[in-house]
Amino acid sequence: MIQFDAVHKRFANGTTAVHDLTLRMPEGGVTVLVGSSGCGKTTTLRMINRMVEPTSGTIRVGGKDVQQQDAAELRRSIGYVIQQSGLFPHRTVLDNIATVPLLLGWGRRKARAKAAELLQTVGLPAETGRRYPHQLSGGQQQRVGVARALAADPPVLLMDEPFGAVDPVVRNQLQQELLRLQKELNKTIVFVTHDIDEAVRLGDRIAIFRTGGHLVQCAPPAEILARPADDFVADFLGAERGLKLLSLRTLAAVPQGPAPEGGVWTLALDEARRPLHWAADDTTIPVRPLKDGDSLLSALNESVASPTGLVARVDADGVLTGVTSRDDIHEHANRAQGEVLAA
Ligand SMILES: Nc1ncnc2c1ncn2[C@@H]1O[C@H](COP(=O)(O)OP(=O)(O)OP(=O)(O)O)[C@@H](O)[C@H]1O
Repeated sequence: MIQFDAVHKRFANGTTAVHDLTLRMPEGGVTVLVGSSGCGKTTTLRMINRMVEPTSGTIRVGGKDVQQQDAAELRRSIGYVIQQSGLFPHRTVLDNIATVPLLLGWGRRKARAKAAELLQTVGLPAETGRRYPHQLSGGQQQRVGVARALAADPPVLLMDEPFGAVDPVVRNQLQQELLRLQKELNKTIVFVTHDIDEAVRLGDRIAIFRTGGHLVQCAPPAEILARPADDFVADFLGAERGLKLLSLRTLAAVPQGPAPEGGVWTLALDEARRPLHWAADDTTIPVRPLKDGDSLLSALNESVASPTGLVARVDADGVLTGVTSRDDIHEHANRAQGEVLAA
């Protein structure tokens, strides 16, 4: 657990970056800090590893006051990933990843072996270890940044807009990878972003800040989306707040029935009963079959795109299990909304 108690940060030029912040960041969870530019997210993050010192208040990591610890030692025990990866340009990828283990006195062989293992963990081929950072794409560099932060197996990971500089497709992949890694590693992660969709996707809790370093609301994504604390939060979440809430719910509990037969549109299947397309006379329309783990938002989208309003459902092998109607999806979406509001 990371615990902020009445933390205040005023820089020498008089700017108050963080104002009376009291916040708990649960162990093994991802806490995302969001808010408009200059609202104090990075300052908050950097006070955890003492790259910035608070003016007053206390910050504890795992129950220990960070002010009472040696700053260099503290930093080596906390992983840190930034937007431009921050890799050393004249060191190979493997040596970049091995930086902290070497500082901790692991010895070159052990540090490199760990680095090679981490390359695989973050989804990079072994040969990239011999390259230099400029010989990698932006997305690959960010993966190396994550591997480097994980090298000494720190319980806490600070991530400051780590995926801010890559294109949306790569960003999406990196987010999925982080979620996969987090399931295995269970780190306490503090993640800064401008992007509310990224926050909703990655966060167990989202902390929303307003200019002047004021924390406005901190809660799980579903609660923030269903019950924004005030107009500022509602505006920040944007006009698609309701749809974002649907992105957090899966299709699993929505009923399905048999595919229609004999109507204008039929669902064409291959010999293994995998959906091919919707077909009517000489017209076909693409179908995007969904699995139980897909979101209600994807289901709603697919039902609108489908000529029948029906969503084709498949199992893990892509074989048809049934279809779900737009009405059933709507009803389930309303129920989900009601549950969050009643909680
Ligand atoms: N070293 C510094 N000296 C003086 N003012 C600073 C310093 N670092 C940050 N600030 C100011 O403190 C406020 C908060 O900055 P911070 O970088 O924490 O915000 P942020 O929410 O992370 O912004 P962004 O999203 O743009 O990165 C801003 O007004 C910024 O200009």
